[in-house]
Amino acid sequence: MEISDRILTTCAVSVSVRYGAYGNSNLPFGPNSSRLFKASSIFVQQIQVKDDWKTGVSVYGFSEEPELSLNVNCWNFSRFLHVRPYRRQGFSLWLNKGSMIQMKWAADVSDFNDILVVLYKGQHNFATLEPVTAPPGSIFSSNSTDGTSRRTQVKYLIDEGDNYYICVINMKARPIVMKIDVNVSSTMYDITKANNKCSTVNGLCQLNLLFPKEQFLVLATPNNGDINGWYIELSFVARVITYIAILGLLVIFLSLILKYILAWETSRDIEPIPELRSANETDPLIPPTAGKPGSFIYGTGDEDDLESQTSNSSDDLYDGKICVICYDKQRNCFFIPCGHCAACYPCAQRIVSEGESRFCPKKKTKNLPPSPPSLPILGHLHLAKKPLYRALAKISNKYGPILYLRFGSRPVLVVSDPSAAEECLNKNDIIFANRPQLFFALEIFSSSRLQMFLDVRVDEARLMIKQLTSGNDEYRTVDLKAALFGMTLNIMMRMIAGKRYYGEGVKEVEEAAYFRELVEETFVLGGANNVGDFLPFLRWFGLNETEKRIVRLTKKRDVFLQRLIEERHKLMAIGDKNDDSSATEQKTMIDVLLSLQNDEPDYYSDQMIRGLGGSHGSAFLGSRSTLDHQMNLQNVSVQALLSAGTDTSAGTMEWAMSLLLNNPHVLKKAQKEIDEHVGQDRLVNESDLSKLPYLHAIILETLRIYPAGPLSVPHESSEDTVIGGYNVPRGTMLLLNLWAIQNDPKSWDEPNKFKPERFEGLAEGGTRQGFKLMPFSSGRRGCPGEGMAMRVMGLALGSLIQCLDWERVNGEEMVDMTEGVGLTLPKAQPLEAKCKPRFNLLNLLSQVN
Ligand code: HEM
Repeated sequence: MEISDRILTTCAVSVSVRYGAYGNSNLPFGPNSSRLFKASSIFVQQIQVKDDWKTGVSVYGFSEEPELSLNVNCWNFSRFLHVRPYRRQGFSLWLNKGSMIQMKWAADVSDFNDILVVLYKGQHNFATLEPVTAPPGSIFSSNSTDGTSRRTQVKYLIDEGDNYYICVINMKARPIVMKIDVNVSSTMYDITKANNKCSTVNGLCQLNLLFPKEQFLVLATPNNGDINGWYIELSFVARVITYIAILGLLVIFLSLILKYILAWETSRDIEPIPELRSANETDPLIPPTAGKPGSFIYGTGDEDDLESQTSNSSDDLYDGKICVICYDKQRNCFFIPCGHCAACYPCAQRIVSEGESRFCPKKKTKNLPPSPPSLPILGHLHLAKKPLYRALAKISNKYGPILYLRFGSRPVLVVSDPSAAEECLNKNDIIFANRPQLFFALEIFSSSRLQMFLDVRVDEARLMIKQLTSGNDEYRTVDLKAALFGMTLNIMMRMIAGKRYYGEGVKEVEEAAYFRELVEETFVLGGANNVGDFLPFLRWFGLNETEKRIVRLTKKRDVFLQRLIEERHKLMAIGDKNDDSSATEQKTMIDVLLSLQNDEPDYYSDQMIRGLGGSHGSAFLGSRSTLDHQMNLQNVSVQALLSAGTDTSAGTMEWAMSLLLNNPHVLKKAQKEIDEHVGQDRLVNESDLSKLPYLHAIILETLRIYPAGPLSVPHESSEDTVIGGYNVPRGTMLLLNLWAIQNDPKSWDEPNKFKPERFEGLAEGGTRQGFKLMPFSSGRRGCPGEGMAMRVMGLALGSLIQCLDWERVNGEEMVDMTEGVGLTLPKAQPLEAKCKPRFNLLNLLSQVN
């Protein structure tokens, strides 16, 4: 092996050991040595030579390989070697090809029996030394017959540049003293063409390699006559940027491979070919005989199971050999007499000993809904691309509207079909209502409470209009998203805690700023998906950065909400003491929760009112970023109300205004409707909404195309059930793909077109069209905020349409309708628009306070 190659090999290994360095090696030299190294300047940035004895080693850099010069340096040395019995002693030299070594030795011994003088080629490690065999005479021994010392002399021409080791081996039982004279004519590399040079006269020298050319280095030692002190430390400093680039390329390469594999996986047909299907461990040990379902059917409850041996694609899910009950451990228990291997030991034991069902659970995995091929551990997580509702709709198009997936260890049923949705939300409503009932939802969302907060909604809608119409009567650009979001948050916070934090007239300025900061941070974190939700084992490696930020944010939020609760506590106490009904006159939602706390302090603790500590910590205020967080809505809390109530309504209004700006004829028609039914002498009110069917249709059409809960909120089945003829095991998460149902060309004519007219005939005020349109979902888990959301949106949109004329910011250019990331279907680009007060309403608007 070439020396240079060897160095590079060493370097490549040691780079992983020490960051920044390309490798170290202690190299044997001799005086007057000249040694060549090859180093790629793409990988090596600098070479460092450390010479503690400051012998003045020179390092030369070349862009082309230097030649061995014909000039030779002649030098010699003599040594007395004292060699103990059965030991060896010697020294190393580096010699280039063409060098000549001449040795003489003499020993004061009576005979040379058992004394060897050896020249080895290679490293100075005796065990691996390779004696120089040619030419003969490389191993030299001398016998003495006359009892006097004898002299011996040899010459050796070096035919390959390498490290050479000269040593005396004493096999005698006593020590010997031997004198060795060595004469070396060493060939040296031609350094006249060197590009740069450095020297170790100060102990350390560094030579930068010129990128990308310089690749050859020569280390030359002076002749100081010392053959022992030539150990020099070499370090190669890596060019970090190269490694980063290689790493980047590697990542791209691997992701391309992964993408290719995934694309191939999804494009594969899911139906297994029965003839080729090899037996797996879930097959019965005793196969059924022809025409007979099987002879041993008693006790298993598996009669029908044995009958249906047709494999369902969902069985693929379990080819990972995971227990069909916990979806976690390996299956390793056989059920007798059917012989199925379907469960792990703890689950099998529970079934049998605790009498859970006593039947083989293999039955559960039969006749599951179709499912695309899955990956080990990940299940179908790799298919969960953003936006999730579109990705799931695409899979449903291929595999059917009732899908069975596995997100990590969690089984998921995805329904994208009105009749299957009806089965889930109607027939199986109780089974899929596996989130605690909102006991006080009736109280909080009751129509009397909604009526009580009417003035809050009217007030905030007016304040938004005032803010947008301030200034002169020319068109000006406004941040509509911010205006709508501020208004909705103000309504929610006034209802929840009696506070407003956005727009003009904010009282507690610092508190409001803090609240807005929390909301903004929530938005930043809101878009982040958290894989840890589905692959809990990842948490063994600790929380990731997003999770840590979420935990910090959750703590801040808890402190903030706790302060609000305590404030209301105090106010209520004062009210009680003074028997002053005005202090509790307009009860906020926190007040309602606190009065429930009086009756049931253990259940309605402060912690539960705040948001149960937000231990899932996925999101906060106005953002439902992960499915788990959506499940967290079960925590009936201030946090849940804010989450569910703000960006849903604000986002829908932002989409509605975007659609109106892109469809000015619809805007005009809506304006006309309001002018006709409300007039221009007063502002639109909530009680007018029932007379404005076209405005209502606009809101419905917006909710159809852009439902704020496109996948509803996950439900979970509390029992095994059947949907669309397929078995659905207990503990399956249900995702209703409302977006897919509401945008399905099979149910909707031109589903991508904004046509409010399609709802003009819908029964007054309704928000449902069977199970084809249900933006607020349905059944006992349906959105309890529907009534409030429809009022807020009707009033705010009605006011915006009545009071202002609207135009797109860039004239002819359409408003960008790209969907952003996040499970509440946000708009990717915040909506900006141009508006001015309507001429006929100027007088009226000047009176808005
Ligand atoms: C455009 C506005 C809104 C839309 C489209 C919407 C949609 C939804 C949907 C689809 C669900 C899931 C239902 C299910 O799981 O089957 C839901 C749940 C919920 N929504 Fe809304 N929502 C809106 C506004 C609101 C508002 C304003 C509030 C409160 C003030 C609210 C409070 C809730 C709550 C608390 C839940 C959870 C219900 C439960 O777990 O039983 N929503 N919403």
